[in-house]
Amino acid sequence: MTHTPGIVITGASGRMGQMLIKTVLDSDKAQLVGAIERTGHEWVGQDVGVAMGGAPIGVLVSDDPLEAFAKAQAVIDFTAPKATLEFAALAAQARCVHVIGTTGMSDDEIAALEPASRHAAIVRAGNMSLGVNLLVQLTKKVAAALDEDFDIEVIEAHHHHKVDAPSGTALMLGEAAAEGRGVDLNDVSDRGRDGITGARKCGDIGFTAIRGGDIVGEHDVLFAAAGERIVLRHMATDRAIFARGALKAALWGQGKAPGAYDMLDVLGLSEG
Ligand SMILES: NC(=O)C1=CN([C@@H]2O[C@H](COP(=O)(O)OP(=O)(O)OC[C@H]3O[C@@H](n4cnc5c(N)ncnc54)[C@H](OP(=O)(O)O)[C@@H]3O)[C@@H](O)[C@H]2O)C=CC1
Ligand SMILES: O=C(O)C1=N[C@H](C(=O)O)C[C@H](O)C1
Repeated sequence: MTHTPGIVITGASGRMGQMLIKTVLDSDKAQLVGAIERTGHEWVGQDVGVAMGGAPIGVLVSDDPLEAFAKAQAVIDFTAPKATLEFAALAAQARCVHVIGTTGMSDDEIAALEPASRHAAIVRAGNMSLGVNLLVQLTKKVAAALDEDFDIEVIEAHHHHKVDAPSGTALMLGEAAAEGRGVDLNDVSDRGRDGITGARKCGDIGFTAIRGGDIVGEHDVLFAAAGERIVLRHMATDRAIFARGALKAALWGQGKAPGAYDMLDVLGLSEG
């Protein structure tokens, strides 16, 4: 008999929350066993199918994450940094795989996930799509092949609701470029240019964030030298790519030892 993992979605009413719920409901490899919203949210107590404007599916939106996690094998969490830290402690307590798509986490917040990762598998990535994770590896290779005559710039564009910048994806790409070049991103990162900035410093990795309309997510890594430019580009046109990646991570994490993993592990793209 095969076991179908039970999945809880946090931030159920959010853009990604709703996409994740649809993705899990459409899958025959997993079942939706819980949907979480914060206390006081109008969805709490409603059938999640009805709250999303469709037919009832027999899962009520709850504001009690621990109770929901205790009945599940995985939690998929695309919310906000503070909420994600709270969910990590509860998912660890329930020994659930915790898939984290939340971006905008500070270094301290990421470090604070470590105790939870001693009790449960955590898969965290600023972008869960196959295309972006391939682009990460390509970026590392191109950066390793080029010298500092090529200025590296990461340009990202997102919808006007997005609250963090640079995007999690842009930071993944910047990290990959820095790793390819053999430098620490913290030493070369150039963010938020404004005013008399002075000339660009050779070796820096620059970041630019565009916000507007309903752009799902676009990322360019530009390598610009005298006389030529290389652009590596990913364009997301449908949030389903992130939800599919997150579900894949939740399934991949079943039976994995406690620890911190990323989408390169899930997709088999890690290089040793
Ligand atoms: N890794 C990836 O592949 C991707 C990552 N993302 C990231 O996912 C996150 C969510 O994005 P998106 O769905 O567009 O955002 P939304 O604002 O649409 O949804 C966020 C959800 O999280 C809930 N939430 C926020 N704070 C808390 C809290 N403290 N306690 C409980 N629930 C909370 C919100 O509830 P409420 O409305 O009540 O505040 C809302 O339901 C962002 O960080 C985004 O960057 C997005 C796409 C892909
Ligand atoms: O907030 C979003 O929408 C997205 N966030 C992620 C990020 O910060 O990179 C991934 C994707 O680009 C959409």
